[in-house]
Amino acid sequence: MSFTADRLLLFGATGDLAQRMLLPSLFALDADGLLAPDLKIIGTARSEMTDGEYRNFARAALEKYLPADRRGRMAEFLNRLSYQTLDATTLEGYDDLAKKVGTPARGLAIFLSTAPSLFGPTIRGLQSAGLTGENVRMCLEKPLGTDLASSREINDAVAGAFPENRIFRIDHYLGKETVQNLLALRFANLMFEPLWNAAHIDHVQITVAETVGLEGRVAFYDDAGAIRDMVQNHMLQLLALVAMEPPAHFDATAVRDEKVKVLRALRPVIAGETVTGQYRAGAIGGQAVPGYDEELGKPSDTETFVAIKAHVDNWRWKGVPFYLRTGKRLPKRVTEIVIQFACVPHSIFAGRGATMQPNRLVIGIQPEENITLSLMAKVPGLDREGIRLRQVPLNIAMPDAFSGAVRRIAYERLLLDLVEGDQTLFVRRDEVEAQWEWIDAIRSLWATEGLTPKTYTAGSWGPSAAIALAERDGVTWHE
Ligand SMILES: NC(=O)C1=CN([C@@H]2O[C@H](COP(=O)(O)OP(=O)(O)OC[C@H]3O[C@@H](n4cnc5c(N)ncnc54)[C@H](OP(=O)(O)O)[C@@H]3O)[C@@H](O)[C@H]2O)C=CC1
Ligand SMILES: O=C1O[C@H](COP(=O)(O)O)[C@@H](O)[C@H](O)[C@H]1O
Repeated sequence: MSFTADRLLLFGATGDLAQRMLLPSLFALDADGLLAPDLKIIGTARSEMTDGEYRNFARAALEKYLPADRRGRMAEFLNRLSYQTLDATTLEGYDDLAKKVGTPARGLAIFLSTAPSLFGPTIRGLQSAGLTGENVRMCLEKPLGTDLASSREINDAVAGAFPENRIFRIDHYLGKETVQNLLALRFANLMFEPLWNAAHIDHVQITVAETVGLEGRVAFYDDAGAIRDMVQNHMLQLLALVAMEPPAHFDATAVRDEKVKVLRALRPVIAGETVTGQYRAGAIGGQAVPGYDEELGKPSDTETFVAIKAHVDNWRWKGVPFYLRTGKRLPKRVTEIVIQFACVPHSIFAGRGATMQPNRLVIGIQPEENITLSLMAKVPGLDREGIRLRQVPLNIAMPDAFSGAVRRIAYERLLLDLVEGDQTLFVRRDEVEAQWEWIDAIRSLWATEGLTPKTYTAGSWGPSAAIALAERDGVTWHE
């Protein structure tokens, strides 16, 4: 299992994800000297292309999607690339693909950046060509199913050819620097862990807000909706990282064992604990944007926004709500986790006219990577009547704290770990299935209740019911 692959086989090599994320990430790793010198990358898809044409295709993608300051010399990287035309649905052609891959000196990593409906046929094709041996790893892009049953089908199909310790399921949020930093914050510092529980935390908020709309992924998104596109995977992974017990080690088994316990402890959501929405025409940053129906070209009742009040039923989190919200066409792009601490048990300043606010830790994941702890401090001055207190931020801006550090694409971390065989930041089967189980229950609740999305204006923070979901508990969403 512990080998650094010297072959990377990329299915869906001509697709949007390959162009925008995978090729730029591989190039960036190469430019930083992080890829083994003998690593060869073989792209495959149905489009007819020679090796040379694929290199030109890749060069165009790099020029389009990599920031100019990260481009550097491309020739060496492009020389690593070759291409094989293949229709993944027919067995014909896999032998030629195997010839193109050749015999790896150490091992092969395969990345399926294709629709999940192709996973089954692809795996059968790989098996027929002898490309599933012990020195082969399999990496799967999301979506891993549309519900628990379809996810199990995919997982079974993959498990028929690869053991779990050779399956790498991507959740690109786990490749984000500040998401990993959450683990460092919690487990490399003494000060937070003793307070990280129901005795000291009032509630947690997780927001993943996007300004974009459909972005061309029309059919996929309209089938999925916000809950399956964002909550089932990214948001539940963030929740699991916030809520998990300290793992004994930073390794794939220990970290994922702790995450799955949290996912299994999620209480089924009840009526009134979710709000869904769909954007209508509005404006974001002064720019008019069309409504979802207009972007889609037909009426739809797919939710583009969801807010959920979640509960983790275990000792640590008893009575602590986790408010989750995500949506498209919101006023700004922001992903953040807010830990709202409880009030101090007794204010010694109450008799002196001072008002207190509880501490709040805000972990900014994107676009700004920063960690802010709000503390109460005395306002300077010689006030005779009492003491004035005010909330002040203790702010760590990651780019300042680590100046000179390159801001990386999340896939850089994940592709490197795939090639090197580290599963810590990949999602295990039991996690994905626990995630689906919880999501399926919410979706069947919606179906039973006949819940349809409320409208919200593009550029607002979602339907007013989402504000009310928190406010009726005395909670204000952080903005
Ligand atoms: N784009 C994104 O930002 C994200 C995408 N994803 C997921 O990643 C996967 C890929 O997405 P994306 O790149 O956007 O999709 P695209 O539709 O842009 O690309 C699909 C790729 O699959 C290839 N393909 C399609 N049919 C076949 C076939 N029968 N045999 C072999 N290759 C085939 C296509 O090439 P050709 O037509 O030449 O065969 C193309 O390279 C999807 O499941 C998507 O949901 C996940 C997260 C984000
Ligand atoms: O997986 C997905 O994520 C993106 C958001 O990713 P981010 O890294 O830009 O936060 C989302 O736009 C897309 O709909 C979804 O499929």
